[in-house]
Amino acid sequence: MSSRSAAPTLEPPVPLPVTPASELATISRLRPRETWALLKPYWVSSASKGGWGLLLVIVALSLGLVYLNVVFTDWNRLFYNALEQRDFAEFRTQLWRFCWIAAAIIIASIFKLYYTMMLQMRWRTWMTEQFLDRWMAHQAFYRIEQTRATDNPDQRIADDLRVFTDSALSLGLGLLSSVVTLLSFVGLLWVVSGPVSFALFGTEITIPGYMVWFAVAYAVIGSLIMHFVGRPLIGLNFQQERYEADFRFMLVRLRENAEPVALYRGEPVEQAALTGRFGRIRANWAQLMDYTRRLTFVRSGYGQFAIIFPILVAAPRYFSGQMTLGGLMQVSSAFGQVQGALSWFVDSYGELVGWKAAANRLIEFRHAMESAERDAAQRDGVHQIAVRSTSAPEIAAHGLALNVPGRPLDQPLTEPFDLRIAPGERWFVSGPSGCGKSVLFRAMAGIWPYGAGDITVPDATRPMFLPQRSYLPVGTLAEVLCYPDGAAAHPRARLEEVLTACRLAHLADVLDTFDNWSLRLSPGEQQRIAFARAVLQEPAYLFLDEATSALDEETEAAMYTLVLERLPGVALVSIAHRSTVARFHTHRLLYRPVVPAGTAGKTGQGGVGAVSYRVQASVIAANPAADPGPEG
Ligand SMILES: Nc1ncnc2c1ncn2[C@@H]1O[C@H](COP(=O)(O)OP(=O)(O)OP(=O)(O)O)[C@@H](O)[C@H]1O
Repeated sequence: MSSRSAAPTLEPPVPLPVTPASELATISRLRPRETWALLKPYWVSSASKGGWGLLLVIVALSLGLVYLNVVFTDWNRLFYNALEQRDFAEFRTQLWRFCWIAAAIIIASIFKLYYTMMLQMRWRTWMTEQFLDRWMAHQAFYRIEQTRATDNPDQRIADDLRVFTDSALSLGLGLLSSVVTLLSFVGLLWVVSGPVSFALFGTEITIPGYMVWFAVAYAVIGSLIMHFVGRPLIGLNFQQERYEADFRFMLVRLRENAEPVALYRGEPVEQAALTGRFGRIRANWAQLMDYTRRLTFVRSGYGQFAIIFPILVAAPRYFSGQMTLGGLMQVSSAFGQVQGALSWFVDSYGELVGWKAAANRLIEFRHAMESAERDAAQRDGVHQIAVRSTSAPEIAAHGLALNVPGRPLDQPLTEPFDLRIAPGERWFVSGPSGCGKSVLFRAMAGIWPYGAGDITVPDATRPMFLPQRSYLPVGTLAEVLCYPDGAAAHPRARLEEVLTACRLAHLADVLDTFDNWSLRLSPGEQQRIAFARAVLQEPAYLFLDEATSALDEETEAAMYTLVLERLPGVALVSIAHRSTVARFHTHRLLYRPVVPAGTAGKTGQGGVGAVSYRVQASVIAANPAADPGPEG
């Protein structure tokens, strides 16, 4: 019998972290100007015409429902009077009246909900498109990941935008009904409460409609206390969203990497990490519970005291004989309506803080995207790599010093170097691991601003980059093959022919099969899919970053031969550790470490004595003697 340990529990191994008060205060800020800047754009955009139309219909339906409720209240009086007076004719009339009032309420409620949902989706669609545009433009999605400028952009686009638009509408419509109710009852309360007079420092003071002022004061004080007690909930909701998204992301990562984790027997580590992430959810939840308890205390106290408060306020007039019991009850009921309408803030506080948290997460996300846009716009070639397109046919780099985030500007990863890659040339890039070979490719692709110098690329050419693990979207194999173009970009016969040429003939029958191909295909097959893409797209410049690392030498040679046959004029730039690849190239780019004097051995990224690299270009075929070889 195996002696397996007891089933793992979700108890965290370390004390649960608690969000510090200072951080909570920062993320709970109200930011009214920026929130307005989030709310406004849709309603002033050209797309908002339909939205305004829907909003008007919804507002009309809401007002209609308030009116129907007033009619219904009146119906109650008439119907029960008819019953009391045993007036059958009136009873029948009121029954018919009930039918149409009820039908009108049902129809108005259904359409109000239906159109509200329609408007929510319109607004959300517009905002999602705006956010997606900005996230994709200037490759902000990539920069944000590189600099870790914000957490879980996916959650902000998928969830926060939904909460933001849905709650903005439901809160706005709730506010509107409260205002309408307030307007309907404030006049009545003013009249029935009458004036109150008292002497202050010998002066007789009279307050007309004094119950209205008491209702206002009661609601204002209640709202202020509510906000004072509940404000940290904005930050806690903010964090809760973040921790939930972190947890979900980790679960998805585990799913995506199920095989390597299973092979490593990494379950305990993964489970500990998941438990830790879940622990943060629990810790934050405990804080949320605490503040919600305080808030509920205030809200319940506020609601309960509101029952007795108008009677207490009106009692002096009642006991002095200025008011009848019926009058007292009427005042109390009108006060309840007015105070209820004024209590929109108190009643909606829970939804308001959730909405504000979503708004703050979106504001933060927008800042991150703006800073990515600024990064893209401000490439001055001094502290950032500037990439320009020119009419010259070659790719050229001038004074290019590659760097990485967090490393001092005056100690870049590579010393400045020049490079010129002409059409048809084939460059073999080699050097120690971590020297910045892939970083060079990223810089040439225009997605790596860290460093200095400038790069010019020929316009109207689309260089193609094949990394070690190419991106395979979830979809049909034809879509995977044609990515980033659509599946219809190439005729079916061509796809089959190219698959066969890339030694993937066995996949020709499943071109229409939908799957997560990155989990289904072997790494070697995935690399051949990448070669098939290159053959299909016929780029003028092809960059291969260890793109054959999963292939045997014979297949690797076959892939290079295929590319050179099918794309005879292509400029090829390959990063590879295997020297067998070198023979397909005409030039070499070699990285050599330059260790600062007196610091040999004390290497560390970005620290004192960090290794820099000197990048040297040489010709392989024309001058083999000058070729220093991979070991230098
Ligand atoms: N986003 C980043 N933030 C900080 N450092 C980074 C980042 N991306 C890369 N680096 C660092 O930059 C250095 C160069 O990375 P790069 O991927 O170019 O190495 P490489 O020469 O391609 O290595 P290998 O041969 O192992 O693939 C490495 O030390 C790496 O850790």
